[in-house]
Amino acid sequence: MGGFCGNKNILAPKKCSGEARHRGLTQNSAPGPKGADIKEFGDSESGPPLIPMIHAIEAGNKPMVAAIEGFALGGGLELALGCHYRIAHSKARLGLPEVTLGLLPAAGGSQRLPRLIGVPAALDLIITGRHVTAAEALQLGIVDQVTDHHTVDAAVKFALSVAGRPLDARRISSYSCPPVSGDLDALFEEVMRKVRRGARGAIAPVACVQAVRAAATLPYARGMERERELMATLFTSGQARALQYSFFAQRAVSRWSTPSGARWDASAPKPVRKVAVIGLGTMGRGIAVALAQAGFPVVSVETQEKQLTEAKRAVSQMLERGAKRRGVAAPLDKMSYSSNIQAVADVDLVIEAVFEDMGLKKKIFQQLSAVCKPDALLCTNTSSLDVDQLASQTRNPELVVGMHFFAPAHVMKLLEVVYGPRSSPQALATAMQLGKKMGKVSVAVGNCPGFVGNRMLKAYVEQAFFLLEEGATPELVDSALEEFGFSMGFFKVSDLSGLDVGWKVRKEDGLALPGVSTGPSARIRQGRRYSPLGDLLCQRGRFGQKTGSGWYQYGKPGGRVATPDPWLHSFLEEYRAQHGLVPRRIDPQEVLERCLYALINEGFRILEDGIAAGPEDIDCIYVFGYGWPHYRGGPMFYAAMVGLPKVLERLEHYYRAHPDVPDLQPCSLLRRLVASGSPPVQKWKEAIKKLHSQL
Ligand SMILES: CCCCCCCCCCCCC/C=C/C(=O)SCCNC(=O)CCNC(=O)[C@H](O)C(C)(C)COP(=O)(O)OP(=O)(O)OC[C@H]1O[C@@H](n2cnc3c(N)ncnc32)[C@H](O)[C@@H]1OP(=O)(O)O
Repeated sequence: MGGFCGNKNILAPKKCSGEARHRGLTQNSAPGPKGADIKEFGDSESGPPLIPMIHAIEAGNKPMVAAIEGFALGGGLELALGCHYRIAHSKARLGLPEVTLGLLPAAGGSQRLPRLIGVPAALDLIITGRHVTAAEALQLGIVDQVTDHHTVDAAVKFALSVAGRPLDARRISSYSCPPVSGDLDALFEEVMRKVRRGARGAIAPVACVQAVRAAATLPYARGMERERELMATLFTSGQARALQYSFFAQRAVSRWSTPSGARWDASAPKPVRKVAVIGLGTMGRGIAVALAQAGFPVVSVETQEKQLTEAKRAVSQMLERGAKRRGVAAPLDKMSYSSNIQAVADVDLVIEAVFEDMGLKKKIFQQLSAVCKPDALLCTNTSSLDVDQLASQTRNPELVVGMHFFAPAHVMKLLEVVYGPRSSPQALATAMQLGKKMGKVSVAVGNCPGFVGNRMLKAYVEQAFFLLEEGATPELVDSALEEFGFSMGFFKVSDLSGLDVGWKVRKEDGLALPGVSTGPSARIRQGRRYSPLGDLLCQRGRFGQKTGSGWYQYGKPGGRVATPDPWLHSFLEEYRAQHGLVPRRIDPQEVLERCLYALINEGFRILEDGIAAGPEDIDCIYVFGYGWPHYRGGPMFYAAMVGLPKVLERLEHYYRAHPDVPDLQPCSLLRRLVASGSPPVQKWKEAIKKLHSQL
């Protein structure tokens, strides 16, 4: 939907038939961006003449019928709301997604939609930015008619049928909002409370509520002034820039490339018709559900009979719940189960999701290699183990890749697709395409311990521990991170997922050694500073929520509400005294800088090593897999916003203070980017290529 010219920020359709123009119809089935061109939002040119144009259309004396095909989003829908009638094709989608870009519908959308469909329904669409189908739009009263036929023909017919009728009652700006049941102020207060809680610092959803409130309480002209004021604040905010960057970053990561020169546009994926999942623990169940929901027949293999019986019930329930939420039939018929690995003989792709144990995984890859079709792709859901070692157990190592899902796998949007040195471009392309079909943001990453996400997280977690040693409390660290926009700080997340998870990894890495958590060498491992605090808690059986205590107290095993724990505070005091550590006052800014800049620094190392192709890849991983606030774009975008010279200066400062912490030593890529003038984040890929070629 569009069909108007002379507006810099809105993309007009390539063709608008003479007849349609003559009759005042608008049509858009042209390919390309829908609504405003997001790339142009950053331009500071004067506002587009969209608002006067919509007013002129609405004030006109000829009936204006919007013919909506494809997408009518943002400015496209606002234009349609200025028309006197709207006809949509049954396949059309409509919405005001501005909030997802850090904005609000500022061409009258926030003022007209509530007047047309009522405050509660308009709030829902504007705050969430969700798209609706033509059928829902009809039900809500956004469109007047839905057609399965040629939309313009239907609109012409419709226009002829209403010709001559008075138009006053069709000008939405002249309406009052339909009355709400109950008290309007109470409704807005309740909505605002919910929005503020959910927004975690995002400003656009709050501004959207304020704009709709203006529609409900002010005359149209004053409401438009308020809409403009609110938009002006959002338009220039860092949040809008971050969200718009993220829109393109999500699309950029699908155009993957590897240091060896493999590329998305030169590698055709193999067809995948049937998939197997090995291991039906928490991850395996989620992966099987996500595959079935994406329409793939799935054979799930679990050798332990008890686990298999439990998993069948759990998977069916997950599928039924998901189907209910989406108003579709549960794809139970897509699932089949077996306790015998021979059941995977006819699948095109296997995802192994057994316990994180290299010995066990190697055995499974040997079995898979013997049982599967020779051209079947063998994928592992490992979160940190060496994909190449697993590939070496198979006949065709080029067909092995990692597919690292995040828990719960049927909910979380992120998928790290890990290519080893021997993975073929076709195997990578196939896993990337499967991820896309499953609705995931799939990011191709190289093979190294922890891949991208967990490798960076290690540096962040280490700083959180060190801060406790130096005088902070879990509450102080968590509140600084939550204030930044994470839904939970590190210590609460750790209690939720279980302290034993990290303990097991540290033991495997040879860090958490029995008997060395006390004594003079307790705080040095493998030649660098180490904090055994997590190990000490685990040794006392404090695994977090499941045992009723961890970094916080939960009242009982399985408790969910974290309360500060006096025992933990005394334990920290004793620990510091025992190790001669003099506690100091730590402020939230130091918490943020130490945790986030250490993580960002590792991100630069990852870019330097070619493990991630660009900052967009890292940012998508953090936004979609690790709860990085979306409106902050991701860690690398955030670093660019803070300013690379400042990040460098602070890392240098902290490294001087903690020379035994190599993670704080600024990475050479960061130094070189600063020396080359700190290019904007969108130019880093190019700059890195250039810097590499100069080495
Ligand atoms: C200084 C103060 C001033 C105050 C001023 C106040 C007054 C202001 C006046 C009001 C101005 C109003 C401006 C209007 C605003 C809007 O319209 S906001 C809404 C913008 N549109 C969107 O948010 C839609 C975004 N697009 C999508 O969600 C999806 O693309 C889709 C439409 C659902 C289609 O999805 P799919 O089929 O999966 O295709 P994609 O891969 O996503 O996209 C294909 C390529 O097109 C590119 N693209 C899509 N939309 C846009 C866009 N709006 N702008 C730019 N580019 C877009 C996308 O990036 C893909 O390109 P490639 O990556 O190159 O393949």
